[in-house]
Amino acid sequence: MGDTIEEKPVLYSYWRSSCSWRVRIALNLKEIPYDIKAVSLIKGGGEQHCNEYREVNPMEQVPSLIIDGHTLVESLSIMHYLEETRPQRPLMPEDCYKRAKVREICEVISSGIQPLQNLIVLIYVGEDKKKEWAQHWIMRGFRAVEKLLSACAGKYCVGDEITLADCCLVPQVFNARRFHVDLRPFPIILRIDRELENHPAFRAAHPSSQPDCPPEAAK
Ligand SMILES: O=C(O)/C=C\C(=O)CC(=O)CC(=O)O
Repeated sequence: MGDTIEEKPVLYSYWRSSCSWRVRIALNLKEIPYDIKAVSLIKGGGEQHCNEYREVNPMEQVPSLIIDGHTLVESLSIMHYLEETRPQRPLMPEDCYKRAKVREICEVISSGIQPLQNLIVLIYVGEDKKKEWAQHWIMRGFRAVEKLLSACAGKYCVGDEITLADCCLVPQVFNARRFHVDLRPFPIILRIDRELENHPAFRAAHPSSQPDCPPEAAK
């Protein structure tokens, strides 16, 4: 990038945040080196709410990515920026229909499932109801994802290449397990998750591989 000194990107991330995890997968797949600044979503009511971090991300959420002298927020927007500026190892298909299918799956997960089982929502719903609530919304969304995948999945979510849809799916499956969702009605989702669980880029992005993963949760 011209004569400017390229700084290593910095990802504000939390080990168990599914949205941070999506971006970690994309960075790893594209082999972009990056540093992690851990933001604890639980310590002292959440470091994401402190004044300093609010300057980085006005939604007081992770992830945020400092890259190319810019501060970017929102995982999908970040992943598309990476795709557009770092074309190596494409994470979007060339075919327009397939691109639409990738965006569809990303959107169902990132708008239709994850925000409904996000930490701030579960705190609002309350301890007694939170498990049932999260299960309900994840199952509702996964019924749609499974149906969409039945039309477009190959080895992965859309065809036989890994795309941004896979970056969104795997962390959401982890959350489904965390809330004890019965995944048996979703055989395509389960197959793709199994296909990717040992992929090096996905393994390195896994919560248990993160510097801020508590020792008791590390594998
Ligand atoms: O350790 C915790 O319990 C706190 C936060 C999370 O898991 C992250 C989320 O808010 C859920 C998500 O990423 O979808």
